[in-house]
Amino acid sequence: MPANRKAQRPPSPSGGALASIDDVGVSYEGIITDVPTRPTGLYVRVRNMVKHFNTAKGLFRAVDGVDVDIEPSTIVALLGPSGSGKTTLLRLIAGLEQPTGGSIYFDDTDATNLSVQDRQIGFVFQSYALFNHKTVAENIKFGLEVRKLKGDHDKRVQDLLALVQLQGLGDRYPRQLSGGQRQRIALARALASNPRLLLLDEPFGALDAVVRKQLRAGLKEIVRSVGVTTIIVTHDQEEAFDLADKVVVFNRGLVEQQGSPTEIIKRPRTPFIMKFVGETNVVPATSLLAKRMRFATSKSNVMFRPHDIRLFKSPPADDNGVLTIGANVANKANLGWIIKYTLRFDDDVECELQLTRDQDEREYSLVVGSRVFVHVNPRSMMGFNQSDVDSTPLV
Ligand SMILES: Nc1ncnc2c1ncn2[C@@H]1O[C@H](COP(=O)(O)OP(=O)(O)OP(=O)(O)O)[C@@H](O)[C@H]1O
Repeated sequence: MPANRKAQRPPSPSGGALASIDDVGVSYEGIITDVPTRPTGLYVRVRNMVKHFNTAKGLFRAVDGVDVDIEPSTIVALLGPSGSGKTTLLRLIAGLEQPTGGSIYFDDTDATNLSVQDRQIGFVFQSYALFNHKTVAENIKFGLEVRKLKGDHDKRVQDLLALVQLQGLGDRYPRQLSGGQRQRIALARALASNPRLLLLDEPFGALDAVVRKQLRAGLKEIVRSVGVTTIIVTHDQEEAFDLADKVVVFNRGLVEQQGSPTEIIKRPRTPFIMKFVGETNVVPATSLLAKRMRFATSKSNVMFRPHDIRLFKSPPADDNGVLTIGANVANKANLGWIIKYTLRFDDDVECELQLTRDQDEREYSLVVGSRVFVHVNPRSMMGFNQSDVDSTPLV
């Protein structure tokens, strides 16, 4: 099918055409309050998506067979190491790349070959991409004009400025705004045409930590009130887990795991996820600790979360399933609210334990050189080989 051919909409179960933004009309009454005509977000389904690039070194498998479901009006974060394929998938969904194979559905429409314009998507990228010679109001209006939308554009601009809490700044030029304000204007422009899908590629990447946090809270509120389905690419785990209803973790062009933030954090399915998300201790499978905890694995290494360590000042009298092994406190690092201990076992293998300062003062207050006893539930341990956690892009 040619790239710019409009996909045919299948009939709805009732026989009529499926409703879209065109059918319900664009609201000029303010996108928060105008509930009856507010379109719900798109349902995006990605099936067996493949994107290979020809490079001097050979075929580069940037996306290598990916299935993702993005429920209407939810926020989905694409997370993963550099080069894992996040941005390529976002660009495929946007129509900025042609897939090597696979399909993308927007609701019940096969959108794989729709042109960028026909996808009716709002974009925000890391580089602000505002027009420096246009005022803030003119920048936002551009989002309306490019879609040739009719109606009271001035009122719409005021509504959008209110939405991103930058009322009164319509006459300024981008150079007269802070980085965070510019990103909010970029968001207002992306939302100007009432898109049903919003794509954000590292939108806060260039901003400092405090501004990022503020913008995150604002973004969450805005996309919830507008109801737009939102996909955000980020390197930042905190950002992904804080913002998203669903986190999709990429590695080497594949999805390692997708699920709610809680699922990903509490039930990591693969060694890669265990290592990539959150803190881990790594010890050899032949170490005294792994053997004493009776953790059996054919893999060469074992990992577990620092907070899965149970610490005793003396061995429990009745060890009734709570097997312990002795270790010396090798180091104590004071990190403000957190105390980080390094524990060294008798085979010189080390692991780290983090406690809150309160917890440490209440229960432990260990001194360097003292002897402690450690238990780690083998069910919270995971065996792995180095290749299982490799994130080098595949060529
Ligand atoms: N046009 C292209 N030609 C060749 N290789 C490409 C092209 N676009 C992307 N790639 C390669 O595909 C891989 C995946 O890139 P992508 O930008 O999707 O990764 P990413 O996960 O978003 O990484 P980052 O977080 O660093 O942006 C990278 O190794 C990149 O070099």
